[in-house]
Amino acid sequence: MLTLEEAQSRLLALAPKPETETCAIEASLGRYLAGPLKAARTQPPADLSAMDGYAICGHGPWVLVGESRAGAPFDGALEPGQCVRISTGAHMPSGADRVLIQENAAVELDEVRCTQDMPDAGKHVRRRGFDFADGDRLLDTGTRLGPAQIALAMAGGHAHLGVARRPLVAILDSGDELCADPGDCGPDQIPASNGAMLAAMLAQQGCETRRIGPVADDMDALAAALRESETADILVTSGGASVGDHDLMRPALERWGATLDFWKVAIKPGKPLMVATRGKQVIVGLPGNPVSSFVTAFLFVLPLVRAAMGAGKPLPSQCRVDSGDHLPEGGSRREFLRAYWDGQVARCVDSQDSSALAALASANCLIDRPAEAASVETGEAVVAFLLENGGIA
Ligand SMILES: Nc1nc2c(c(=O)[nH]1)N[C@H]1C(S)=C(S)[C@@H](COP(=O)(O)OP(=O)(O)OC[C@H]3O[C@@H](n4cnc5c(N)ncnc54)[C@H](O)[C@@H]3O)O[C@H]1N2
Ligand code: MOO
Repeated sequence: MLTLEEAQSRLLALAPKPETETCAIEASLGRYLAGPLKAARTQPPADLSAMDGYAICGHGPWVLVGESRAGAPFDGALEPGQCVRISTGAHMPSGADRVLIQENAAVELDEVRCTQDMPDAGKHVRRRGFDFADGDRLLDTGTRLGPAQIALAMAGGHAHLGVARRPLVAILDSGDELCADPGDCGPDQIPASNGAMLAAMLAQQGCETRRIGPVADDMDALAAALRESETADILVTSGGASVGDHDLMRPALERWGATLDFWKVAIKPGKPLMVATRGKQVIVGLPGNPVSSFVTAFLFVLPLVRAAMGAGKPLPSQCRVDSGDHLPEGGSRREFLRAYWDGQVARCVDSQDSSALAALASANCLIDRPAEAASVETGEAVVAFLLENGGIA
C-alpha cells in the first residue's frame, strides 16, 4: 500500500494543468493568481499624514494658513512658522516635515502652539511608496485571493486579474441502498449524503460541480453514469471501492476505458481510495463510508482541485495542538482521529467509526497519528489538520 505522501504526490502529478482566464476583481475571492502580480501604481501616491492635527514647518508657535484634507490637498508651500490643518490620509504640504497631533496642540484664533514635546522630524508622516511602488511585485503566482490580497491588488491599480480557470468536478454517488430525497427514504434505504457533503466541500473551494446519481450497483447503470461525467475535468465517485461482490466501481471504470493509477493507501479511515485517469480526466474513487469519504476528500480531492485551480500550495496545512486525551499506540495504518479543538486542547469526538456522521459533524480537526506511533499522554502535543476552509490557512 502507498503512504499518504506517496499517494498525494502521485495524484497531484496528474492534476489538470490550469488554463488562464481574466476575472473581475470583485469576483476573484478564492481564485488563484495565474501569474505574478505587479503594482501598476505607487501607494501612498504622496507623503501623507497618518493623524489628524497640524502639518508644521519650523519651530512654533505656527500661524495657521490653510487646510489639507484627504482628496483636497493644500496647494501652497509652508514657510518656517506656518502650519496647515491636516486630516488623516491628506497630502503633506510642501515645506512641512512632521505632524503635530491635535491632542497636543493649543489653538487660539489662527495661532497653534505645541503643548507637549516637539514631534521628531517625519513623525506621523507616511512616505510616498512606503507600502509599494509602481512595478513592485505584489503577489506571486499561485497565491489564493482572500480579502487582503484583493484589497492589495485593487490598491495596486488592478480591476481585473489573470487567474487559473476553475475545473468542472462531477460527483457520482453509487449504491443500491441510496436515495436522492432524504424525505422519501424507504426502510432499506439511506439518503445519499456523501454527494451533498462532497458538493459542499468543493463549493467551499470555489469549484463548479455537477451531481450524478445516486446510481445502482450495476455495471450498465454505472456505465451510463460514467458517460454523463465525460466533460468534467475531475470525477469523484463515492462507494463501491472495496472488495465486496457489489463493489463495482473499479471494474466499471476499467470497462469505461479508465486506467488505474493506484488503489489503496495505508490510512485509516480511507484505505480503499482509488485513483485513475481517462484521457485528460482525473478520477478519484472514494470509499462509501461517510467519514472515510470526508477524510479522503479532505486529504486528496481538495488538494487535487486546488492544484487544478492553480494553487501554489495545494496540500492542507498542519499545526501542533495539545491532546486532551490519552491516545493509545498507533496501528499499522496512519490514522486521522476526528477531534474538537477548543483553542486549548483537541479532544477526540465520541465515535471514531468510519460511518459516524454525528461524531464527524461535531469535529473541527483531524489528529494525525503516524503508523506505529508511541502512545500520547493528556496534554502532550500532537499534529493536526484544522478542517475549516478545507484545511488551507
Ligand atoms: N472484507 C473487507 N471489507 C471491507 C474492507 C476490506 O478491506 N475488506 N474495507 C472496509 C473499508 S476500510 C471501507 S472504507 C469500506 C468501503 O467500502 P466501499 O467504498 O465499497 O463502500 P460501500 O460498500 O459502497 O459503502 C460503505 C458504507 O457507506 C455507505 N454509503 C455508500 N455511499 C454512500 C453515500 N453516497 N452516502 C451515504 N452513505 C453511503 C453504505 O451504505 C455503506 O454503509 O469497505 C469496508 N469493507
Ligand atoms: O478505511 Mo475504511 O475507510 O475505515 O472505513
